[in-house]
Amino acid sequence: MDILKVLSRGIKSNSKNKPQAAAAATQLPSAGALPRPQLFHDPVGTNPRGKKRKRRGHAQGDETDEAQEDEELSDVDYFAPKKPATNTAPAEAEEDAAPKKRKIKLLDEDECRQILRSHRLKFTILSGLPPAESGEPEEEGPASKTKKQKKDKKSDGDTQKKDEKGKKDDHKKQIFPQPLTSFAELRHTYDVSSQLAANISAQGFRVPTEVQMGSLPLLLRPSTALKKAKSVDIPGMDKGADFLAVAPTGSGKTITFLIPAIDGVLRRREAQGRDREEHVLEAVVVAPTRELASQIVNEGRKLAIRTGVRVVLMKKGLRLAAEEVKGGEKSKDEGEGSGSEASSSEDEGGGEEESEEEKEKAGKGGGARPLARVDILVTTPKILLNFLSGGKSGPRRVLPSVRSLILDEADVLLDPIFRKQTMGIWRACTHPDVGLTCWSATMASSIESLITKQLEKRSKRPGSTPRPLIRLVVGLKDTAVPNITHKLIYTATEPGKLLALRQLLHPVSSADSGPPLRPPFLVFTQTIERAQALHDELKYDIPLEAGGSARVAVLHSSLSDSARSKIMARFRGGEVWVLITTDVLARGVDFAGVNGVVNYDVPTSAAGYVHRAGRTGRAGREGGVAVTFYTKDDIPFVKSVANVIAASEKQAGKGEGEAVQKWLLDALPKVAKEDKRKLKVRGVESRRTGGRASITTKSSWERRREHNRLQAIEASKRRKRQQQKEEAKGKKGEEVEWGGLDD
Ligand SMILES: Nc1ncnc2c1ncn2[C@@H]1O[C@H](COP(=O)(O)OP(=O)(O)OP(=O)(O)O)[C@@H](O)[C@H]1O
Repeated sequence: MDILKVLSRGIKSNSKNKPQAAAAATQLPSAGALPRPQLFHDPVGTNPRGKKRKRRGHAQGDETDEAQEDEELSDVDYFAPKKPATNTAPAEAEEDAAPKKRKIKLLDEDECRQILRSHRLKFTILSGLPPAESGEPEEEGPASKTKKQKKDKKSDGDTQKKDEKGKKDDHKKQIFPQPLTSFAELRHTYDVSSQLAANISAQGFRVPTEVQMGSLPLLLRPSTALKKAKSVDIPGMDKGADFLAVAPTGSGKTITFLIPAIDGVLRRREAQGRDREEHVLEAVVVAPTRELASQIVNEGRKLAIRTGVRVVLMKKGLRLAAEEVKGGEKSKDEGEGSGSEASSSEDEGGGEEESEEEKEKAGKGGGARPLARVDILVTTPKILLNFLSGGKSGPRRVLPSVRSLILDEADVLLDPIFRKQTMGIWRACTHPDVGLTCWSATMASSIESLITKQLEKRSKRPGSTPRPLIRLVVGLKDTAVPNITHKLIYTATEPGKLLALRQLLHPVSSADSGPPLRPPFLVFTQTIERAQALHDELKYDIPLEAGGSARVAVLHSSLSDSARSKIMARFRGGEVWVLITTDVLARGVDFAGVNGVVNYDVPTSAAGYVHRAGRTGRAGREGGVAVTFYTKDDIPFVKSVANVIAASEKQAGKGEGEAVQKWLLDALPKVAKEDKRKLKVRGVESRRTGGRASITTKSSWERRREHNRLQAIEASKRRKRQQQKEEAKGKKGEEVEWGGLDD
């Protein structure tokens, strides 16, 4: 069934448009074609491996190659999980991978530099360089400059000299490690286990994305990755580095942190001569929402097939092999969290409900339960911190066996909403060599400074080995997906927004060159109340023949765990076409076939926009659309969103002002820092207070009239009731009197 046909009420079929529409449909994310996942490939110099390449999306020249490549790309089902590249079972694939083990010649530093630049990968050492190399004052790291130092720097007259020096220092702090140019190198050059290599290959990934290209060599074998890097000598690098990656949404960061985590477990198991059945908790992955945590577990399990590595989701009542801290003080952080709907933390910032099943299990002698067999634990912050703090009466615990702490969506995990919980977990990872890796599509410099300072503090602890902190930025920092179309739509009033959304669903005018939105898509609102109200409004918009109200669903943090999982499964399965939600689904969640994102309510920060918009156009898929509505209430805040859109378009090489006209960008007011902060925490105030009432197609005049009508009906009913009462009383009185007569 053609979803579009069913949804496009009132449009006469136009045979002329058919081929065009069909062609457009095949380019949509939901068409399921395996994408070419690299976003950037600039023609910088010559390719050292001697192959001619072209920049994706701006290809010039060899069309036939591309056509051939297109043909090779097999179709995948709508929303279906990725098929293996071949039909080889993992075991067979292992055989394939094993005999190919051969060493590849490493690239020299210049060659690395060219490839990295062409893919817009920039590595910077944020801390850990000897003072002379880092260009920083000896006693302070880059993030810990005092206010006075900053002031002194500003007031220095010779700014040009300073700039030149700055550039030189910046250059010094850059590194050019080996890029991963194909997944086969993981086995050949970086020596990952044959089974892990086979599992990666079985996922059907053909080319590494930029973030994989840059991060995997450095995280897997830092000494190999930097063998040819002559320009910087980084002390402690042989122990590995702490790592911070800022890469576009949907660029495959999940497997980028999971592969080194699984590889680390396998290596240590081999080095320590441990049995496959012996599990030691070595890595903890923290993610802000349970949807994202479960997704990471699924990805991890696919990569860990037949390796014996157990990837487990943290649940209440799970007993981890932790060490009890005698006389340890309870952390003040326990149970803190805001639960603001305006941030993606709305989910886990508050408490977690214990399911009946879990309560029952816990009741049956929780203490006697065997230790969970876990190598890699995936968790939301609060649930793990609750375990570590020992609940109300238990002892405080630490996790000394953990060697790797991974913060997915690190900027939100270290934002004040989650900060204390995340820091509590970090403190509990007491191994002196514990490594930290942080991942997100957005990273405020305040968060970077926080990470740098914390790492500096930790490196001063007795027994700990100093490690450098390396940052990788892919493309421009903090910009939205460059491979999708952004639309900013103004409607004067709130009811106008609903009409505009309906028009996107059912374009009625022939002037529409086709609907910009094809299901499936996500609709984001600011609050749970508004998500529910919008759901009530839209649920009958899909004709019965097309599935009716079952096609529209709502998901937010007030729903039970099982209800949330069911809705996720129905959306992934293609049963739900329009999923209305809050920021709970804004980060990390991967629906490969989502064609569009509607910001029914403007996101409350630029980062919020990046993450929401990034739910479409995953893994480089083209054809996704992000539509953002704004009303006059949003005008003070829409500038940051407009700026992100403009930067994304620039990054994508599109003409100026395709989604946001220059005059609009100039005219939109700048927002004071304090207002930005407030907006991030609370959202647009009128939507908190107006909430549900403002989601309706009726104008305020109509609403007032309707209100008056209802009031009049209510008053008339009241009067009638009153009259009936009085009549009844009267009757009673009469009856009494009559009773008297009866006597
Ligand atoms: N090399 C690759 N080739 C093709 N697809 C890939 C590749 N690597 C990852 N993917 C797929 O890309 C999609 C997005 O990956 P992932 O969810 O890890 O993105 P992300 O960078 O974490 O995004 P976000 O910032 O939104 O959390 C997933 O479906 C994943 O399976």
